[in-house]
Amino acid sequence: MIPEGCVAECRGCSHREMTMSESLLQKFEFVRGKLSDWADLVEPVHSVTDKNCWGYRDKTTLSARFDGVEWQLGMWRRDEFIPIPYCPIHSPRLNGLLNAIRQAIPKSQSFALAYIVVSGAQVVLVIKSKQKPNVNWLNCQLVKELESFGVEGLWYHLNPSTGRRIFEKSGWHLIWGKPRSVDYNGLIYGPAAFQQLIPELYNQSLDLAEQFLQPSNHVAVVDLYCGTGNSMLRWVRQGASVIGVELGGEAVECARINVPDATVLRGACRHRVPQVRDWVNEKRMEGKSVVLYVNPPRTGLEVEVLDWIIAEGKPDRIAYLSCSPGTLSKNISYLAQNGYDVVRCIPFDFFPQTHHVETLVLLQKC
Ligand SMILES: C[S@@+](CC[C@H](N)C(=O)[O-])C[C@H]1O[C@@H](n2cnc3c(N)ncnc32)[C@H](O)[C@@H]1O
Repeated sequence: MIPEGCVAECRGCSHREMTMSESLLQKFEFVRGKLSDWADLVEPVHSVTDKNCWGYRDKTTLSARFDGVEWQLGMWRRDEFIPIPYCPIHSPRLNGLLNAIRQAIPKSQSFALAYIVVSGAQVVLVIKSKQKPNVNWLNCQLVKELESFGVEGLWYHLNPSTGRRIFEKSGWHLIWGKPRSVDYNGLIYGPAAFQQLIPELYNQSLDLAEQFLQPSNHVAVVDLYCGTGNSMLRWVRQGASVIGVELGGEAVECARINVPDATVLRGACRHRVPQVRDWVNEKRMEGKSVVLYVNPPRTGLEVEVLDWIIAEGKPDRIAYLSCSPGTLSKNISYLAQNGYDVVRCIPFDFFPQTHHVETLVLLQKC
């Protein structure tokens, strides 16, 4: 039995017909299988209570399609569009907000809506056109409704070639409200920045990383793939010297405001290895020990980063938060063959009902 309201054809939540215990057991076994060399170190999955395992998503990206009468939001599966008028893992706010926007936008194919992206209080209408649509549809009543759903910024993002890549660097137009909002940890974010979904679990993972890395004024922390700075803020608060690297321009801009005491470099980590190397050498000269926190996308650590870690960086401790047990396994095997011991493997259920599982691995220099 699929949950009430759930669209049968949607494949987003492959665990939706399992109990929470079944789902967590499957995730645990999956991580143990991928990290088979350290299977005995894999701890039970940290999760939320049964009550909080639905309605937890406050951000989403849905495709849009005009069916000749109205706009539908949902997902494409090959050439078939699957409308998702309501999703039980979305928060009630998110479901209500999506429906309000869907009904308010012009009922015409020429509006060219390709996606709606909701990131907390920021909402983006991705328009597959070079032409900015007018905003006549955005009346006072709708603005009041958006405010009641906690929306603080509404954007057009013009992306004529949008496909798999939803956002381009240019084409951003704020059509109502303010461009930045503040997240659950008090950090500024924008419409494109990455954010974890379940604050209590994410903060638990950061607590464990912090306990292990022991940031202090004797320590220098390298924080790679640092996003808007949630982790860096912790290290700085403990007195550590911090350098972060992040690819997303908007996230870098926010991180620099959120953690003014950290050095934040913009670019791909593999391209910033030389600057990170110089910074680390300088901190070592000041007598600080070096530790590393990494939270890469599912592609894992870039080879240049791995090579820097083992050849020169040589951090005393590494906390690696990963959303892909497959790339995590490859990366930690390489580190284990080159001077690191895996100390703990802690899976987190950041995405209940789905097959996704996040894992924090703690490594110590042998
Ligand atoms: C899983 S998110 C983690 C963000 C942050 N640590 C947090 O918890 O909010 C991965 C981040 O890496 C960034 N990113 C992706 N590829 C990158 C690369 N090659 N170099 C640096 N950052 C990258 C993304 O923009 C994203 O912010």
